[in-house]
Formats: sequence, C-alpha cells, structure tokens
Amino acid sequence: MTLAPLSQPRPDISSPPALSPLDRVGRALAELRRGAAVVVVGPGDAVLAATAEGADGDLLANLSALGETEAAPDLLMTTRRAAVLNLGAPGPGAVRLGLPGGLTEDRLRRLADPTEADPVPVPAGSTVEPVAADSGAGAAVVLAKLARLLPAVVAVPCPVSALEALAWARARDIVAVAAEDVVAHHETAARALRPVSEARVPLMGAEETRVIAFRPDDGGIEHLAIVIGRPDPESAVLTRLHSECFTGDILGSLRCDCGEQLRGAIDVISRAGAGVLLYLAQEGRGIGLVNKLRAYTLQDGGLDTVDANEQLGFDDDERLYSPAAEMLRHLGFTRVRLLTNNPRKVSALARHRIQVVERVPHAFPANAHNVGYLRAKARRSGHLF
Ligand SMILES: Nc1nc2c(ncn2[C@@H]2O[C@H](COP(=O)(O)OP(=O)(O)OP(=O)(O)O)[C@@H](O)[C@H]2O)c(=O)[nH]1
Ligand SMILES: [Zn+2]
Repeated sequence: MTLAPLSQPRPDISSPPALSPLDRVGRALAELRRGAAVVVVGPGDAVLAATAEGADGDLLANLSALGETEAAPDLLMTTRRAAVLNLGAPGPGAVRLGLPGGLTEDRLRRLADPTEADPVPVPAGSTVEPVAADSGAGAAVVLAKLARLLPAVVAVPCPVSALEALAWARARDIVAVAAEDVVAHHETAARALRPVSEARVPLMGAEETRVIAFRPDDGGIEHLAIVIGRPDPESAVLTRLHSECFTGDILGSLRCDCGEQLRGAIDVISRAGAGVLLYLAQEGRGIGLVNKLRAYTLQDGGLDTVDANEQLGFDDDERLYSPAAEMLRHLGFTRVRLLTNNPRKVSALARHRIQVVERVPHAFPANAHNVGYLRAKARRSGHLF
C-alpha cells in the first residue's frame, strides 16, 4: 500500500456541503453531550457555550481564553431555575447570571444542580438579565434541554459579531448552529419522522401485533408504533400514547403507574379487537432518564413530581405530541378514542389535527410507593382520576 505524500492537499471535511438544520442541531447536541463547546448564533449575538453539567475549572478557563476575555463565563439557566434561586419570577425562557468574582466550578455546580447537597449560594451583587428565546444565549439553554442534560450552560460572547461567528467557529473546528434552528428543532424533527422498519411481534395476550419504528431525521431516538390487530382507519381507532419510562416499563418500578398502564393498554386494545399504542421516546416527561433520576432524588427529599422538575429548571411537562400526531397520520388514523387520564394529551392531539372522539380513562389502583405521585398528578397537573 502506498501512502499519499503529506504535502498532497486533503479534502476539506470541516465544511461538508449543505448540512440541514436538523443535522447541524444534531451535531451540536453530540458536542454538548461529550462536554465540548459549541457556537450558537442568534440574530444579534453569538455565544460560545458548553453545558454546565460536568463543566470544570479547565473548561471555564478554556472558554474565556477562546472568547478572548479576562472575564469568567456567565451562567445561563432557565427562568424556572432562576425563580427557584429567588432570582426573579418563573416563566418561559432563560436568564444570564453574572456573579461578582466570577464563576467557579464549585459555584457552578451548586447553582445549576439542585441535587448538590449544600444550600445554593447566590452571592450578593449578582446580576440577572433575561435573554430572548431566539437569541444565541437563549437557544444555548434550549440545546442543553434537547441534549437531556441539566438545562444550564456556561457561556462567553464570541469575540466577533454574529455575522462573522460561523466563519470564526469553522476556523477553530467548533460546531456552530443557528439559534432559530435550535428553537424550531422539536417541531422540525417531528415533521421529519419516517418509518424505517417494521416487524411482526406476537405479544403475550396480543399475538397479532406489528411494531413499526419511526426515526427522526436528526438521528434521534426512534418512536415505536405498536399496532394490535387490524385497526380500521375509517372508524375512531382505540389509541394509547405511552411515554417511555425505563424504570416503570422495564424494571417494574412501583414509583409510578407506567408499567401497569403499558401492559394494561396492550390488554385493553387486544380485548377490544384492534388499536394502536405509540411508545414515545419521551422518558421522564421529556427530561430524560438521568434527569428523572435526579427528580426522584429531590422527591425523596420531600418535593412532589412537579416541583422536582421545576427545581431542576424544567417545566413540569416538557413533552410535545407532534411526533405522535405525525405517526398516527402516517398510519392513516385521524380519529381516535384515546386511553388516557391526561387532558393535555387530548388537547395536544386536537391541536395537531387528530380528532379525539372519546377519552377512555386508563387508571390502575395505587400502591404504597406511587400514591403520592398519583395524587400530585391529579392535584397539580389536572389528571382525571
Ligand atoms: N420527570 C418525571 N417524570 C416522571 C416521573 N414519574 C414518571 N415519569 C414519566 O412520566 C411519563 C408518564 O407517561 P404517560 O403515562 O404516558 O403520561 P401521563 O402524563 O401519566 O398520562 P396518562 O396518559 O394519563 O398516563 C413517563 O415518561 C415517565 O418516565 C417523575 O416523577 N418525574
Ligand atoms: Zn413511570
């Protein structure tokens, strides 16, 4: 084998042609998850950001060096987390927190992660400034959420204008992404869902079952349609939207009702003759398994399921149901009888042009471990038990 001489020009792989917005966001998510910095470019700002989770002193110093500033990075967090720290009113969006004396690894950890044992110290003289959702700074926080990390990032402004930021990032081999693509990502990924494989999977109690996997175009986790029997698209199809719950579905956790609801839905649909169960990759009401375990730790400290989410900086429910509506349409179903106790699922499907002709209650007896959780769902989230 002959090796090409070193002097031979190499193909430029740093700027592949015409990456789609989904691809660009997908790359940025992978970078954040491995602890690298990304550039997020808004209409009037560009930030160099890395996730707060796992950030150490070296990363903070590197960000400042790359941003050509003596100042320590700012901490960007959701308005929800800021409210928990008594730094303003809760609501949608994000804020930039400036700390006198700068951000240290210890301060960062205690401000961003409520499962850290010590009380949160917000130093006197700290500044809090709202950031627009579609700005580079606002979108950087959305990226952390999409990456299913703690929704907080450390960031410095890029040392160039927003117009020059893409070229600046490319010259340094840093992945760059547009804020508008980040903000639109959830919906764009749902629209780009396509069926990629399908197989017959006889289930206990529902032998005539097919599983169809739908993949988002950004390479994200597949959602599954579990079609039992032969549902008639001309009539309202008995349908269950089930959000993934590793602990309840697989391990049989008693902290929630998911395992019973999953097996119960298969049973009910099978006895009715036909229907569909959508198994949605929305672990932990959309915050991911790692954050759900953090939420459990907070609940063991006395918070309920809604407050635990908000302490972490999330909304109480981060799920979107456009993927579910898209999958139903792919299957040819536009009218459903929905197995749920959750009114948000009913209204969300209607918003996405799937007609819910009936809500079919789907409740199971409580146990000693989930009784508080079920009560909180009824009291705080409007579940109809
Ligand atoms: N963040 C968080 N998620 C949880 C907790 N307990 C269960 N979950 C998640 O909540 C989701 C429950 O999903 P579903 O059963 O489809 O939805 P639901 O809102 O309970 O509505 P129903 O249709 O009435 O069952 C799953 O993704 C679980 O992983 C919790 O304490 N915190
Ligand atoms: Zn569960």
